[in-house]
Amino acid sequence: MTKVAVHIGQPSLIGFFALWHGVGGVKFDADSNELLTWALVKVAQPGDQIIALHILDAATECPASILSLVKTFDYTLAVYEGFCNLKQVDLKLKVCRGPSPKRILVREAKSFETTKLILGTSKTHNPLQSPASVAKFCARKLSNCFSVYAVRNGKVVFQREAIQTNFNQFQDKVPRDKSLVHLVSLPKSIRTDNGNCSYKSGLFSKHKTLEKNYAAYLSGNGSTDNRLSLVPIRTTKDNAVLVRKLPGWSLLRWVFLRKRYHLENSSAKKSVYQWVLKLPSQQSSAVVYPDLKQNCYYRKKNRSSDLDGETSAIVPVGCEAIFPLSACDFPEELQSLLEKSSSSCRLFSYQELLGATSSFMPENMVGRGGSSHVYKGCLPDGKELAVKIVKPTEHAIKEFVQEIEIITSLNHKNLISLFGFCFEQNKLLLVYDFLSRGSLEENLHGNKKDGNAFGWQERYKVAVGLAEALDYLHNSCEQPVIRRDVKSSNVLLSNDFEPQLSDFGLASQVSSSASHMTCMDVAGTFGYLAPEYLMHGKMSDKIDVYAFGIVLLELLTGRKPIDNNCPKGQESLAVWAKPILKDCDSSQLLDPQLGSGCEFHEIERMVLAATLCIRRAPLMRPQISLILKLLQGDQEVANWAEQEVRTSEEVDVSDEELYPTNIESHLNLALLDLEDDSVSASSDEQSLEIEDYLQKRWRRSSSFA
Ligand SMILES: Nc1ncnc2c1ncn2[C@@H]1O[C@H](COP(=O)(O)OP(=O)(O)OP(=O)(O)O)[C@@H](O)[C@H]1O
Repeated sequence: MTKVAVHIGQPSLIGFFALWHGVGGVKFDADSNELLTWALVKVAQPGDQIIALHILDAATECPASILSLVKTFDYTLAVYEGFCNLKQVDLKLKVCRGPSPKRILVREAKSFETTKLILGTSKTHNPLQSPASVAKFCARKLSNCFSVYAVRNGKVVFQREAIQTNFNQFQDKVPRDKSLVHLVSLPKSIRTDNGNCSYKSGLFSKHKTLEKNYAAYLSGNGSTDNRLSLVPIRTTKDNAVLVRKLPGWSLLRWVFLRKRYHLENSSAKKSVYQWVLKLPSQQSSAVVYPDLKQNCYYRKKNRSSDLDGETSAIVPVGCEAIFPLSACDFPEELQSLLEKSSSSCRLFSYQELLGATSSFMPENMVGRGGSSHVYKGCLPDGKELAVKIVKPTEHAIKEFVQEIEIITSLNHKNLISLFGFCFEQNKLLLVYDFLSRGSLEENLHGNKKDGNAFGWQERYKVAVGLAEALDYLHNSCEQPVIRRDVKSSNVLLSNDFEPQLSDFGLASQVSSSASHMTCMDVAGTFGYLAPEYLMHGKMSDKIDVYAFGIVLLELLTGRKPIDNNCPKGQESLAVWAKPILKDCDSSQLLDPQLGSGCEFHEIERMVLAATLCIRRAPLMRPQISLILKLLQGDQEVANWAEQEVRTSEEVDVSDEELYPTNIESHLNLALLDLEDDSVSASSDEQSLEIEDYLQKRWRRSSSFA
């Protein structure tokens, strides 16, 4: 399988080069996200390969930055993965270091035989270098086969179009598996002059086990320059690190396992290309689970089991080999949390959870998320549990503590409650009540799909319950919480379809005075991400409202937020549904699985709610409290909502005329938002007035008390 695109007349490779001098780590700030989104939406064509290059500042680089890089890339790739699949572009992120970013750009462009270069500069990291001046330099140094653009704030500020194409030349030279040219060469600090690797003490000093593994790796096989190549098709003289669109975990895993691969599979002579194709998918990359203790023990005796000789698939290797959590004392925060909530939340020992889950027997696994595996368990008294094993990552402990902190401070019937947790070295586990019907996603789109059991009444109950949970989080709990990752897989269903919002790993507690903030790490799930959050990292409670709107659409239509099996142009649920919502034609919208028993007024209200929630401009989206009232059948709010949808119709129509939607992606909504501040602003004001008016009415009217 090769991903090299052959599109006559179209670019096969696009180099997207943002100059970010990473200071104290690699960060994809709002500028970088904006530039990458711009390149993907405006320039990339199906089949293109995009290489996003980050230039690291060697002076400020530290081991932590290399490690945080993997995580940052994971986040970024996860956010863009859906869009890239949809648009059939292959996105790769690459990091280089060196004294002259301009020269690196030229060299990289030549080495990848890029046809288009898009340059931008992160204002945060590199305020001095203007993208236009760098682009001019590159244009001078590169032949006229290359198009060069400089982009600032979503606008092209320099443009040099290619005069002749290097397509043929490209086609001749590029190996068939060109798209898998991924280089992970060693950083300068660990190379000797002859290009071989040398271990420089202290490089990984904060990560002792990592250090040990690394040293072990170096001491073994490896006189080649590309020892750390993820796919060593090409050897470079540079000091580049490229992280491919693979599960981020695989990178570290690969880095540390490759030696063994060579030693133990050298006779197999499998190409690494083949090997990579056999890597487990992100979903199946069980890397670091403490539940595989027995396997670890077995592997100590027989190391070759780290890589399955037959399939070349990587089998789990035990947590310490991948990302060790440093041995640390029981965090004070957890201790005080336990004391505060001892009646509802208890500390489990790992042994106890091993017993409850039959040693995390594979048959007991009920689901997996991006950073966890979940097992069903049962205590001796018969209580059923869901035990979530959290992957140990660099920030795992912090996030683990934060999740416990947030979840134990909340109390609502539609929020999952934490039954307990386990914190032992390298083992982070969360213990919840077991919800027998699994997630809403499974009930709508997965193996628990059953049109008869999960009918209209049940779906409406889920919508109202979820709105109640969000209303509580935004407006009623002591410190407001932005949930950030509202999606159907995070909604669990009890036996009688009472929804419970789960997984507070990304939740953020916000001060009630801060109406919105900007965050650097855009995290969440593609298909549910509000445009302003995806594009600018603008975070407010309205991003939850947007995601809730997508869940409402899922409930109404039975469709997934992004479905690559849908006809072209209809893959994005939001983009597909918008014109139908505008026509108020619910018959086109409704899930065919929904038989009779649909209550017309409820459908109408849910359609209105979804229409308002997925509005592009955040301030045009009502507060969740208003949506809740609408779903609960408040006639006054329903009248307002109808009027609101009708009156804003024209704004939407003119927007679509201005910006054609043929890209048919969620991301183009983001761009509309970016380019259309004037429309948004005036609409925002209008919406504020209405909300203000209604708030006042509620205060006046006893029926709203
Ligand atoms: N308390 C529970 N009871 C029953 N099943 C559960 C429970 N918690 C989680 N699950 C199952 O495990 C799956 C994974 O849950 P988890 O919260 O870890 O991940 P996610 O939300 O799907 O993904 P991510 O963490 O990437 O957002 C859920 O979709 C659900 O099927």
